[in-house]
Amino acid sequence: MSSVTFEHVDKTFGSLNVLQGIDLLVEAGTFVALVGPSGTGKSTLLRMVAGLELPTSGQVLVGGEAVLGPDASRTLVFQEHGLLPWLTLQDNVALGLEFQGMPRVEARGHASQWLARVSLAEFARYYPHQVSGGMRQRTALVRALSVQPRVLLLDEPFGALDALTRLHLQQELSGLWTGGEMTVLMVTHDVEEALYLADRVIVLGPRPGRVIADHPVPQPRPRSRAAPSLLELRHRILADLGVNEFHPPKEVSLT
Ligand SMILES: Nc1ncnc2c1ncn2[C@@H]1O[C@H](COP(=O)(O)OP(=O)(O)OP(=O)(O)O)[C@@H](O)[C@H]1O
Repeated sequence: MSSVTFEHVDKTFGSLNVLQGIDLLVEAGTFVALVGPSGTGKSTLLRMVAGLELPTSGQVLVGGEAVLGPDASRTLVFQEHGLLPWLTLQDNVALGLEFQGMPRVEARGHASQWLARVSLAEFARYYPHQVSGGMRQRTALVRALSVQPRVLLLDEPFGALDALTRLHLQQELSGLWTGGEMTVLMVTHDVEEALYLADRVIVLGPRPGRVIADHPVPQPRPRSRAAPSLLELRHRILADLGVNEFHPPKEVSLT
């Protein structure tokens, strides 16, 4: 596991100023969620940690070292599962381990164990098109976790799933990630998801994206989604995002 540091990071694409003056330290072994309006550069921040984009100025450091390109120790999981359609779920998971040099038979054994942890043991020999969207995303998640990256980057990982499947996967991720062993940065539009999973929620303001709030989540795990302190924090984060849930309803005359 490694810390992730953004030092005075600016990012522009042509004339578009996407991120400005990002200074952020994500401590090693913590789970941090990034929320903010569409187009504020959240995915761009993750892509810079993954080494897929470079800052226009400033730098991104992982474990104290500047990120200059992609590396297997930093894994990105997208909304689209990204599984290879011609490989079974087991072989999709095993592939990452094989890339790390693990012999094929051993990698397939590990892959089976990981799939069993997300209740997919009996689907190990299925191809991605033969399973549901939730099952594909579960597979993508364990594929990323199985290689034990130092930093796991989650970009709206459950964004394409129905609400119920999404809740199940959040619960599974919360069970798989017990803290300490890897640093996680997750982009989400779902404030409840952020509060259920993260140690800290960072709020980005409208473009050019800047950090406008940084909320620690003071709740031990496993969490209750209905904990009053989380509900209160949810209201505060929504207020940061310009959503006032307590806006009084207009008076309606019944006469
Ligand atoms: N490679 C690129 N080339 C040009 N512009 C880009 C590139 N990548 C991102 N952008 C622009 O940067 C801005 C921020 O994009 P980004 O995907 O980081 O935002 P986001 O906060 O993740 O948005 P959303 O919540 O809608 O996914 C957008 O206006 C986008 O068009």
